Amino acid sequence: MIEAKNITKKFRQQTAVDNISFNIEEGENFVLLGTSGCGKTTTLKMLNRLIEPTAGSIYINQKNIEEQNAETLRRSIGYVLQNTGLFPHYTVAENIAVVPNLFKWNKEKIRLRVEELMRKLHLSKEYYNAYPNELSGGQQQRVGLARALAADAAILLMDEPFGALDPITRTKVRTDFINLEEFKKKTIVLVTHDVQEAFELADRICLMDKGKIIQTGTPAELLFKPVDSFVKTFFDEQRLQLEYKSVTLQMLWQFLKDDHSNTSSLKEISSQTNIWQALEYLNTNNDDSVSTKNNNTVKEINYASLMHAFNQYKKYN
Ligand SMILES: Nc1ncnc2c1ncn2[C@@H]1O[C@H](COP(=O)(O)OP(=O)(O)OP(=O)(O)O)[C@@H](O)[C@H]1O
Repeated sequence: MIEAKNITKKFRQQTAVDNISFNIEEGENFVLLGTSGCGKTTTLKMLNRLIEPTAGSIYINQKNIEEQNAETLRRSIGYVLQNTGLFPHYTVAENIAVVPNLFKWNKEKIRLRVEELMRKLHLSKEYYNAYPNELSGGQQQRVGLARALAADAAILLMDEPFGALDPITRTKVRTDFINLEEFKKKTIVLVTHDVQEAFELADRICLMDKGKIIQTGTPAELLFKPVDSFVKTFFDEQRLQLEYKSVTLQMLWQFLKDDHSNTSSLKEISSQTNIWQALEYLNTNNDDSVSTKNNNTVKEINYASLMHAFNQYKKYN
């Protein structure tokens, strides 16, 4: 759906993005990760022509974006800015309605869409006519997300969308966002320097350093098959937690013991659950065991079987 071919961006003598290429599939969550200044935002902004590449081409649905009108292109792609970028003199409803207004939707359709998104993003109706400075940082971020989703674009670009928030609010807004049906169906390119966030949101992570892509892959590939010591070291500090977040029960299947005891009385969790979530589930529900199903086979999961399977998985990856 999105293809970047050998794109480079130079600002005077400085090369911010250095001959990178990637492909993003429809419906994929693609996360640009890396330390400050490595070229993530510049890469993102080239996808909607807020920045023009010095060399290389970008194709969306096989069309070279250089040949499209930049305004039209931008309207067809949702964009969440760093620090929300809300218009201070527009109300919440007016901010959310910016793109539908440009598309000249009728007033009733816009009102219904704004109300729907405010409901989905847990923004109370009383803020409909409020101005951004009357809202908390978390609420402003929610308005920024609603604005980017308003016209239901198939592609959403997100630049540190939860960046300016305290850790608790950040987790809350992010969790609400992940649970939206829109999150599941859109093609999303998201910039972050937060490793945990990348692992929660990404189907694939593109790890950058000094304008170059060092490795692109699933979270598990980056952790278990790093291409070099930079990738390995990048995740070392939080390695165990990240490993738990990147490995699902399904990935452990062959290492989970076959259990022929009666699993029918156990609560069932999805085989797409990752180890981190499964441990949290066992902890918070005070259950010793749960069951999980994959292709008509059922296995019992408890702390010991989970750890055993995880250690086996690591041995073979
Ligand atoms: N408009 C500009 N003019 C000159 N240099 C720029 C401009 N925009 C970005 N740069 C430089 O390009 C490099 C990459 O910047 P970019 O914002 O893409 O990095 P980033 O990885 O998104 O960093 P951060 O996480 O801090 O936003 C940096 O060295 C930055 O100073």
